[in-house]
This record gives sequence, C-alpha cells and structure tokens, in this order.
Amino acid sequence: MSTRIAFLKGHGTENDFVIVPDPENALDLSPAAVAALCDRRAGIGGDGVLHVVRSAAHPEAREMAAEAEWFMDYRNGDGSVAEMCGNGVRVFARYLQHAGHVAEGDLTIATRAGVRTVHIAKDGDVTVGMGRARLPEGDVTVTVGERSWPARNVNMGNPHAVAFVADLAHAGDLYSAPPVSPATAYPDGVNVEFVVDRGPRHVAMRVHERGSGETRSCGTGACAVAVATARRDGTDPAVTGTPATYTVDVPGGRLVITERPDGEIEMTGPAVIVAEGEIDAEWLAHAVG
Ligand SMILES: N[C@@H](CCC[C@H](N)C(=O)O)C(=O)O
Repeated sequence: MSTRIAFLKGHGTENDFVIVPDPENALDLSPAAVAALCDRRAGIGGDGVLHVVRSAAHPEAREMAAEAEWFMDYRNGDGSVAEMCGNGVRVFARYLQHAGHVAEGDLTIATRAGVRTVHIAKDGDVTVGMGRARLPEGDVTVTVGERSWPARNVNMGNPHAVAFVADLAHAGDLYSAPPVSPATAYPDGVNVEFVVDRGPRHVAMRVHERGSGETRSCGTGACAVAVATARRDGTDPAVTGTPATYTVDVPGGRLVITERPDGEIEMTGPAVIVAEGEIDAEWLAHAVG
C-alpha cells in the first residue's frame, strides 16, 4: 500500500487552500508538488497551499519560534512562494483550532511577513492583525485591453496595485495578469485589485493574484484596497486619531477592515474547514514527474 499524506481543504471568503499539516517539516513540498495539489482538474484544487509547520522546524521561521509556535509556509497555486496571505492566515488559525492545537481566543502565527496575531471569535469569524501598510511613492498604471487606470502601490507584506474603476466588468476575464507599469515598481510581481464604490466606506473588488490568477477573494488585497480607498477619500487614522473601518465585498463574500491611528490594520471574516482526507504519495510523485 502506498504512503498517504494527510490534507484538509478550507477557504476564507472562497479564497481556497489545500492545507498540509507537516509539523516537523518532513515533506518535500516542491513548487511542482504544490502546483499538482492546487490543480483543479487533476489534483485537489486550490488557490494555494497552507503548509503547516512548527516554527522551530522551519529555517525561515526558527527566529520567530519563541513568539509563535506555528509557521504558515504559504505557497501560491503555481508553486511560487509569497510573503503573506491574509485569508490564508485566518484559515490556518481555523485549522489549528480544528486540530485541537489551539482554543478559540487569541494566538500568534509566524509568516514570512512576520508574526501575526489572530483572534478566533465565538461567533465563528476570525480576525487577524495584518500589520501596517506601506505606500511606496511613485505613479503606477494598470492596463486591461484599451483601458488604463492610475493605481496606488500598497505593500501589505506582499505587493499590490489598487485601481479604482467605473465597473468591475472593465477588468475583463482576468485570464492573464493585467500589465502594471512601470515594471520596476514591482520587481517580484504584483497582485492587482480593481475597485468600485458601493457606499460610504464600502467598496467591492476583483483581484488578479500573483501566482494564482483571479481568485474569489484576497485578504491582503482587501486591506490594500481599504487603505487606498481611505487615502483617496482624504482619510488617514494617523492624522484624525480615529480608527477607520471599511467593508470590502469580494466575489466570495465580505471582509471588514479597520485601520487604527497607530497604522495597525485588522481584518475580520469567515474561515472554514470543508473536508479532510489523504493524498496518495505515489500519485503526487508521479504528478511531479
Ligand atoms: N490570497 C492571499 C494572497 C496570497 C499571496 C499572493 N498571491 C501573492 O503572491 O502575494 C490573501 O488572502 O492575502
């Protein structure tokens, strides 16, 4: 009988992930293996993989082990590595609770963007402290077909270009990454958000994610959108001394983002485990080639 690898499937506002618990970092999760797992026809299917490793067992997280027992080794669906995944960290927390590693309440999770604090509420929602946004100077432009928009460069640990559009349909089919210029603004690639207004402090967005394509939600993207919208509206909690809360609708649901006067951003939304099972290690080895 061939070896089996445990997995779970989960999502946060339909940003979906294959969760691979591997506490001692024993698996060789190559980019090809991640891409095979995320393949929606030949694999399990997902926007990315949440590789669940003890911080002490991962070279990229060892230094955070005193602050956070678990490291979210996040990978995009094409196998590439990303610094941070906002929906992923909420689903990661839900997995830790589901597996009995943590109870509801507060916990910390190590990520490539640093240690994040998470609160698992009784009502089921999960809130994550996303850190501060960085707003690099310089104009950027997003193009789809004949249309171009000025965009805001926002870094949430990972890079984003936020464009305000008249109609989300103008983003087109998003089968390929929308060009963003100048390319020098994003040497490691970029996630692109298209945003329309829905009401006071309420917007809707679509996203093309680096390494995953169009997804039904992006947590770091929603935070980037909330900050870009606030600045466009002349709102800066650091100046007013008052927190600003934005509702961001994504195709897969709704996220609520609060920026505090100290710049810290909190994001709240659902996080769900939908299935668990076993991967046939022989299939995976064959799929990787
Ligand atoms: N879906 C994620 C972001 C995942 C990483 C992103 N594709 C990147 O490469 O930066 C989220 O919820 O934040």
